[in-house]
Amino acid sequence: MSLTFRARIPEREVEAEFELGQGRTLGITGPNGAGKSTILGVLAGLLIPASGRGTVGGRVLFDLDDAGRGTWVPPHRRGVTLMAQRPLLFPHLTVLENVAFAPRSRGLGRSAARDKAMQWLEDLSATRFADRRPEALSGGQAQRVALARALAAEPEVLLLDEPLAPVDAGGKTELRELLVRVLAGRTAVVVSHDPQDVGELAQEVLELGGR
Ligand SMILES: Nc1ncnc2c1ncn2[C@@H]1O[C@H](COP(=O)(O)OP(=O)(O)OP(=O)(O)O)[C@@H](O)[C@H]1O
Repeated sequence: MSLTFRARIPEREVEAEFELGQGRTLGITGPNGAGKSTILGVLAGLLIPASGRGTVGGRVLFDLDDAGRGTWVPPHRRGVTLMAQRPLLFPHLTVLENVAFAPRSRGLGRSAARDKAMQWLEDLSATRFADRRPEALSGGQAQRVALARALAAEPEVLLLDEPLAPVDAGGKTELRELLVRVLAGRTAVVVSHDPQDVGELAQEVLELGGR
């Protein structure tokens, strides 16, 4: 799905605009505090902008005039999934249950949701962690599981906030290759302060200035 975005968040001194074609990845880069995570928050519906408009495949996510009046669709009805900077896995659930959570909340039965979760874990070479709790995963392993969970939600747009940050140098190459494969043909926005990551993962770049 194609994506359009224009928003003003004055309390954070953030203002941005972009368009992204179907199946393409936008990389957002810029220094600390430039507003990268804020833009993802607005797209995911975690943050209400003062004004602006966002659409996915022509469907409105938010459309707010200068007085802040208009349409604002809540996060769970956007078809947009955010993989946050920290994996934020549910600590009391196993890896498999974490990944099965999204299909379950979309109404799939317990065993169908587990099958779907297992398929995503397989796709990301993470089946061996299925029965573990998140606390028993390394940073890179947790990131892989968080990615499986985001994909299991079958989003129309995938948002990734610094996906390579919690991984050490050795794991970075592997996770980067995995991300390149996952992002191929998918409409996605990836935030990173690392130009190399943006260059390898994204076809389009939005560079935010610092203040
Ligand atoms: N929860 C919050 N409440 C209020 N202001 C915030 C909050 N989070 C961020 N900000 C402010 O909003 C502005 C944009 O921050 P944001 O986190 O979007 O930047 P970023 O480019 O993602 O930075 P980083 O690379 O450090 O993650 C900054 O001035 C920041 O101080």
